[in-house]
Amino acid sequence: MYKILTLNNISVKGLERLPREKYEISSDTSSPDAVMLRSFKMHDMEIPETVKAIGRAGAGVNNIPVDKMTKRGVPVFNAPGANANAVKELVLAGLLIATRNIYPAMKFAETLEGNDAEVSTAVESGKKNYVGSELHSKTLGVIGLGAIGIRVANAASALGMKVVGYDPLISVENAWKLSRNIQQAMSLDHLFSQCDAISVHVPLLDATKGLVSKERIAMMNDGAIVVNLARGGICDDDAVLAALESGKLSSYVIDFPTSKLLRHPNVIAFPHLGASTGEAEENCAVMVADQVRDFLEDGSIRNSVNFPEAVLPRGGSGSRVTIANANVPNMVGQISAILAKANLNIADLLNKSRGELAYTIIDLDGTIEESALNDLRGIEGVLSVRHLPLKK
Ligand SMILES: NC(=O)c1ccc[n+]([C@@H]2O[C@H](COP(=O)([O-])OP(=O)(O)OC[C@H]3O[C@@H](n4cnc5c(N)ncnc54)[C@H](O)[C@@H]3O)[C@@H](O)[C@H]2O)c1
Ligand SMILES: O=C(O)CC[C@@H](O)C(=O)O
Repeated sequence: MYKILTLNNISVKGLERLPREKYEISSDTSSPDAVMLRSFKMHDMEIPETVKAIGRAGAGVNNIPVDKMTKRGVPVFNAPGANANAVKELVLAGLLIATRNIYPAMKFAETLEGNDAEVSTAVESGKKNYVGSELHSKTLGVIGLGAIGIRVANAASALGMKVVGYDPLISVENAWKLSRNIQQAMSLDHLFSQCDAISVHVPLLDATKGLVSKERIAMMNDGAIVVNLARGGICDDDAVLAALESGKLSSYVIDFPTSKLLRHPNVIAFPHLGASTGEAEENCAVMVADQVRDFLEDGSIRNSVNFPEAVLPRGGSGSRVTIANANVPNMVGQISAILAKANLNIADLLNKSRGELAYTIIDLDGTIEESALNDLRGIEGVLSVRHLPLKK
């Protein structure tokens, strides 16, 4: 029986991928094999030594101590792209709410009283206060052209916006998906200096903290809009507030409000709602549950943020052993020597590396004894060793 600790609500459709006869799922288990979560902040949590995998039902992993888990040889999985459409739609909503003054106009409409004729008169005289502008022909800068950024860029282009994108690390796959109408910005300054609006879609990293700065906001067109549905901290909120006061910015659309942002008339704050659709919650939970299950049962690695991709169909007539270790010379040599000493034949072997970490899946003819597993654990640089008996 595998034990799964859930730290947030995970869509039932995802949990159904973990059959009850093999999986015990609980929000208070003490010695879990894996943890599944959404935005729960794990940094201050004591993570039990029994944890072999962490599954983030979403994209961002800044709430998880990924480096600490890497040092323990524990993979962290996420669900790339699974909530991207939901975020894209909320970005478009944010831009439209901002440009068409939808929120204050609705508040005004709520105040109207009287009979139909009186309401109609008030509507026609009041609407001049909420005249907006159109997105068509305006320039949007999209920073980060990953799963969400490319969808936002393509959708904004389809609405008739001019779109400029910036992502020095764009993947070849994502570059193929970008509409040919999207212009490439050569630098962030190049992007900011052309834009009526920008939308950020980068992870929160040291390199992206404060990326939307006072200096860059000053380069934008007057009355510009900043949209941040990525993470708090990517925009310098003080600089944004000062720019709202001066009129340099007309609106700030933010999914991560702080006390100083709340109730500012030009801040359009959502309560971290980007991925909150039934569809996105289900997509994320299903994707991550499948990945965690494949890892626990077969040692397969798909969509990990700290481990290399590693999928090996089951072979051999005995045990499967998986080993995470420092990516240094002669690891496979030392592992093979221990297996040979234990008189075990290697039927199949996959060895992959990613940065400073390497991961090996070995299928054996025969069953490995605990003493040989302990010898593997004793190799300098080995971070974790798992024994996955033959599947019934
Ligand atoms: N509000 C929400 O509910 C919500 C939902 C999903 C994701 N997010 C946030 O959005 C972020 C992006 O999500 P995604 O699914 O598009 O991720 P992704 O990994 O598909 O894309 C991120 C992109 O950012 C690029 N990038 C990284 N550093 C950069 C830099 N310094 N400058 C420019 N580009 C850079 C990468 O190359 C990549 O293409 C997540 O990390 C998460 O923080 C928020
Ligand atoms: O789980 C959520 O509701 C938010 C997820 C989102 O922030 C993400 O990074 O995918």
